[in-house]
Amino acid sequence: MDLDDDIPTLIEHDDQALPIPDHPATAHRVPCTIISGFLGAGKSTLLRRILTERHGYRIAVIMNEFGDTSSIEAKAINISSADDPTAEKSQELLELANGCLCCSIKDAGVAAIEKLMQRKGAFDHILLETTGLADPGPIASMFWLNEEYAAGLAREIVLDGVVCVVDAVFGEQQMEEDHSVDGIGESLRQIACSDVILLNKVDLVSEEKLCSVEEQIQKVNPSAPIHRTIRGQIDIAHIMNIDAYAGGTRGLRSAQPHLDDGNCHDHTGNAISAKHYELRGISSLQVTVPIVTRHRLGKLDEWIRTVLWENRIPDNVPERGPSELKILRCKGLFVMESGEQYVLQGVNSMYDLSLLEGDVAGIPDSGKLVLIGKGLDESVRQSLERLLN
Ligand SMILES: Nc1nc2c(ncn2[C@@H]2O[C@H](COP(=O)(O)OP(=O)(O)OP(=O)(O)O)[C@@H](O)[C@H]2O)c(=O)[nH]1
Repeated sequence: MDLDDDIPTLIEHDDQALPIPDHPATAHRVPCTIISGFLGAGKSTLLRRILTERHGYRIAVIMNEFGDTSSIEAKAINISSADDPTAEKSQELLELANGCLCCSIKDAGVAAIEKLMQRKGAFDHILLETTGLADPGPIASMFWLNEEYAAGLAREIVLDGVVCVVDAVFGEQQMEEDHSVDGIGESLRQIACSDVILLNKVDLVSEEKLCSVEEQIQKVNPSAPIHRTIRGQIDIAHIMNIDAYAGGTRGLRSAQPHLDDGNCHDHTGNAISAKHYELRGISSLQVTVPIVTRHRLGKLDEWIRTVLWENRIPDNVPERGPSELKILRCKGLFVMESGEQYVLQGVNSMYDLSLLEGDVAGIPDSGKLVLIGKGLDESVRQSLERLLN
């Protein structure tokens, strides 16, 4: 499924009225975390840990295949039924001692998850493993604000976030190699689209190597926290209920390269208003956004729409090629004169700009915009500066 060429139909915008959040049904929906990562990075190892640990959550783990399940204490459940005799072929299900369910799905996934929920009732959380070569962007879009699913699955499931497992041994090489689609390699797409990065297999490499991989990851995605792991050992609070899409601001308030336990923080300490990183054509642009008026926010919204939907900056820059710009992920936090804060979340061409509600701890004195994608050159930064200053 490739949404790139679809005409986005997400949000109806009106220049006078800013989009107001409207997610009344989200409260009871089951959060879904997408686990991506290149071949062999350690996705299944992470999920197997979650299936065997005592954490008190009833999690449905959806894997591409079970692989070796001998270490998992589980009982197999036959989920075929008279009305759907093919279900047995497309799914296998294991019920684990800790209350989790492990489901192997061989088809596209969504219909199977729906059936799983019908048969087994609701879960506290769903973890969905993608194949090593998958681009999580379209999968995330599917679970997020896609109207196609609004009448069905989207009423029951809400996208919580995208976690990428990166191989500490081969991750750097995988990022450098380019098996590209649209000029963007899979490994870089996965990192670009992630809300949290697990740098796995850190037991196998030197501190120097770890710093080098982390630096590469940050060039592509400076806003996702990086956690170093061995065999997927991570406090699940770092990967579940991160609320990355539903107006959450984690990672935005400090949209700086962020490492939880590494020693290689790459901070200059300077108050830089715009930062630009690049790796194999994928880059990120991080811009400090001053306090905005309602009018300016409307303009910013218009700018984002043009960039995401038309793959161009609104300004007339003749030297730019028509198809150079492509945004994979965007996040933003915009602070209004009134103190209201708006959160921007976007994946591929879909985006949502919504008022931050609930308990807001303090009002920052500026906002931020992070864009990750292709073609984010100087002209994009200048265009934003013209808009914001
Ligand atoms: N030394 C070490 N080995 C690891 C670690 N994590 C995973 N492995 C091993 O790496 C191999 C690949 O791990 P998997 O969990 O199968 O990786 P995957 O991402 O699910 O792989 P695919 O499904 O092929 O994409 C297995 O042999 C794991 O035992 C780690 O932190 N350290």
